[in-house]
Parts: sequence; C-alpha cells; structure tokens
Amino acid sequence: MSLVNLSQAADAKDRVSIFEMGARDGLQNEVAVPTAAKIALIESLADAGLKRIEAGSFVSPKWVPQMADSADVLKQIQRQSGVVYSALTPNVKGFELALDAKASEVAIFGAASQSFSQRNINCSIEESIERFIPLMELAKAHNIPVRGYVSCVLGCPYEGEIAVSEVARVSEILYKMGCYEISLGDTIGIGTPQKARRMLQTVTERVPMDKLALHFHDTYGQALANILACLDLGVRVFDSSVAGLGGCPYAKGASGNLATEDLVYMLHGMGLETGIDLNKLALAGQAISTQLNRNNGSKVATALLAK
Ligand SMILES: CC(C)(COP(=O)([O-])OP(=O)([O-])OC[C@H]1O[C@@H](n2cnc3c(N)ncnc32)[C@H](O)[C@@H]1OP(=O)([O-])[O-])[C@@H](O)C(=O)NCCC(=O)NCCSC(=O)C[C@@](C)(O)CC(=O)[O-]
Repeated sequence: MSLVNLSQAADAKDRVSIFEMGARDGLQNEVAVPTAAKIALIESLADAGLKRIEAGSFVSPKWVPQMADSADVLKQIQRQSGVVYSALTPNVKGFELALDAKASEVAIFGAASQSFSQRNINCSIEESIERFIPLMELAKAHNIPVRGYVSCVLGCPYEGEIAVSEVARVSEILYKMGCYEISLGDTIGIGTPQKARRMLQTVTERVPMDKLALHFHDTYGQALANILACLDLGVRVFDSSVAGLGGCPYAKGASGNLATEDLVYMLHGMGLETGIDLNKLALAGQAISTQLNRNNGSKVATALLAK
C-alpha cells in the first residue's frame, strides 16, 4: 500500500489554512529583536495574505525574555480585518495580559511528555490541565477562542519515544476543555512520514480531523514529507514559520518550524489553495532574515529571490 494517495491529494481543490508562527515560535529564540521589527514582520505577513498569525506570548519574562514586548507588539500593529492575531498564554495571568493587549485569540500549550511539561512550563501534565481550567472559563466569559498545543507528539528531547496513546489522551483533554483546534507539535522535528501518519490516525480516534492541526519543526528536514504523508488523511491546517525562523528555548538544538514559503510552494503545486501571495511572503521572510543577520531558512524563498 502506498504511503500517501498523491492523486487524491492533488485532485483536492480545497483550501488549506496556514497558521503563521514566525513572530512567536520563530522569534522566541532570537535575542534583541526590536519591537518595530516584530511589528513590521507581522504587518508584512498579513499583507502577504496570512489570516492566522501568532503575534507573541504572555509568558514569564524571566523564562522567555524575547517575548517580553508582546503587549507592545499587539497594541501597536496595524490590524487588517479578517486576520486573527493570536498569543500564547500558559495561565490566567497570561490570559489577562493578552486580553488587555486585544489578542484576537489565545493558545494554551501542554505536552504529551511529563519531562518536557516540567521544563517548559514548570509543572506536570496534570497540573497544567488544572491551570488551564480557570483560563478556559475566563476565555469563555470573554468570548475569546482558545487553541491548544500538544508538544512532543513524535518524541521528546528528554524522554525519547512518546506513546501515541498519550498524545491522543492529552489532545482529547484539551479538546474537551473547549479548545477549538488542537495543534500537534513535533517539537524537535524528529518524526518521519509513517510515524507522523500513525500518530495523526491515532489522535483522530479521540479528536475529529477537522479540529486538528500539524505543527512540525524541520530539524531533520522531514517536515514537508510528514505533511505530504498526512494530507490525504484529510488534515487541512498546518503551522509554519516564515523563513523557517525559530526553535523552542526548552528543546535545545531544535530548529524552526517548516518554512511557510516551502509549504505554500508545495501546496500550490498540488492545486491546493492557501490565499497566500508567495512572492510577498518571500520578501517578508527575507526582510526579517536580514534584520536577524541570518541566512533565509526557506529553500523556496532563496530560489525565488535569486531569480
Ligand atoms: C508557565 C510559567 C509562567 C510558570 O513559571 P513559574 O515560575 O512556575 O510561575 P509562577 O506562577 O510561580 O510565577 C513566577 C513569576 O513569573 C510571573 N508570571 C507567571 N506567569 C506569567 C505570565 N503569564 N506572564 C508574565 N509573568 C508571569 C509571576 O508573576 C512571578 O513573577 P515574580 O513574582 O517572580 O516577579 C513559566 O514556566 C513560563 O513562562 N513558561 C513559558 C515557556 C515558554 O514560553 N516556552 C516556549 C513556548 S512553547 C513552544 O514553543 C512549543 C510550541 C507551542 O511551539 C509547540 C511545539 O513546537 O511543540
């Protein structure tokens, strides 16, 4: 049996939704990025047609000082109608700050690995769920949609293999708590296509496919192959990061998410619609790469800009 039914995926004239991670997952690892550069990045991403942009995170500035200006970013961006500007919120304090900064929606972030949960948010999986309950109640009261992340779905930097049953269990808890979508994170980018497919299939036994997103880091260069392997299962939401920016401060050595430009190029090539202008996106990625004084992490953008 073939790994992926390419003809089925190629015939699907449907739309894919991309959640842009560059300004949060991308920049949370970069020191001393001026607030103005973050704002310029977010505005240029919206100009390129991205409708879902993670703009920052309201976490402890002692843990992630790089995101300490998230309120300024959210308060100062020129917003476009129809664009969702989201922020990570680990607890009620973070939610209140996000509300004050007028985040359109927030995201809670848990993990399928106890060790990663402890290192990333300083509590066990069970304690994190307890912390999320009052946040979910507040979000409901304020009519703010909440997205949920599950980290380490294809492996953990501290524990290695993670049981897919645990990924499905945590995903179902976040879904039943009221998260409108669960993003499954290969935090350290070690997954390969069959494993990614099997993991997604197992999670769909507990959470409907149209409530799931895939969030693949590209550390081992497998992210695009993993997405291709999962596309024909019906998943239509992917997280990615312009110019491949990023990494997680609590997953040493992990590189950024799959570059959005590379994802868009593949999807458009398969006849799938994203609503994104690839040339504008490539320019946005190049501008922030130049600002950070680093090579552009997107192969597609590098090729397009060399023309
Ligand atoms: C969760 C905590 C806060 C627990 O950290 P803690 O130390 O256990 O929290 P605490 O409640 O004891 O508070 C300690 C101090 O932090 C402050 N504080 C407490 N909460 C907040 C807040 N929301 N905003 C601002 N300040 C806050 C609080 O006020 C206090 O300040 P002090 O009295 O010492 O001056 C901490 O562990 C933390 O901030 N962790 C965030 C780590 C992080 O941001 N990681 C990266 C994002 S996750 C990721 O990248 C993965 C993902 C989502 O992309 C998916 C994937 O790829 O897998």
